[in-house]
Amino acid sequence: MSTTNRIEKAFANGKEAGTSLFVTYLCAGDPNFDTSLKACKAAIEAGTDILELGVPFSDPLADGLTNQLAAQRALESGMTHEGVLNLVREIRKFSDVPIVFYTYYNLVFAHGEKAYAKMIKDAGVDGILTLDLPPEEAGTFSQACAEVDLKTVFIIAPTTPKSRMELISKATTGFLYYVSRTGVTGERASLADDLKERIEEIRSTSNSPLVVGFGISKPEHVSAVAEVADGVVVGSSIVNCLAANLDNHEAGVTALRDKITTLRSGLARS
Ligand SMILES: O=P(O)(O)OC[C@@H](O)[C@@H](O)c1c[nH]c2ccccc12
Repeated sequence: MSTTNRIEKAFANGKEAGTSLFVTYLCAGDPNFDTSLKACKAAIEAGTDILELGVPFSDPLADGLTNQLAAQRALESGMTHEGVLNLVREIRKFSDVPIVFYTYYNLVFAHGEKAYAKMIKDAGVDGILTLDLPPEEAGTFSQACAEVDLKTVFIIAPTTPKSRMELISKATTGFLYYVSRTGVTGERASLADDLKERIEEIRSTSNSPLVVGFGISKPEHVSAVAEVADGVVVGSSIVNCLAANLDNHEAGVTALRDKITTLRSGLARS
């Protein structure tokens, strides 16, 4: 395919500028379609380099309370898979930000792998993390993604042995997502002590861009992660801005914008 995938371009730009990318996670449709669209717009305006959009799902994996409640709000407001695609189509009217779907294999399976990959790519999605699809089982779906230039993202956990890292990195065409802590998503007071060592280990097995997430909730965390990774993912700390303002959605979007601006300041080189 002749056009460069937006994800590839973003990491190339980051590399050239010598900076890590700021990756924002939001649950699509939280707390409802209109506010979610405004939240995405604010996130992009505040400097989001890659937007991770969670497809709300009734039985999430690895999500802490903040993300679980966000998915629940989205589903209760009537968000559907078609609604998530419409959200992407709306974002594409004003932005070229790379978008990565966080989704589950039964949604893929229900549509058929090829049809699903094409459908989301056509809507404007650039990459996909299928949370419950292990790389060992991903062969045919990865092929379907490659055919439409939809990048694949896979997760490496603190418990992943080195032998498995190679397999995971082979299956990855977009970027690797290193989960910096065991347990579930959510704000934390501090980062894992062994982050640097683990990143070095991953780098020794893979050339894929590497982002780090889980528990990052302060500009100091962003700075520390940006030293060693190509991208810094923040979810719960941003999602919580919407959750804390459910009686005033506009205030929630403003809080979210301010939060990203503050966290992103951690990327500045000293
Ligand atoms: O919320 P945190 O701790 O800032 O972490 C990012 C995370 O929310 C996001 O990347 C994510 C949402 N759902 C997931 C499921 C698995 C892995 C990662 C995720």
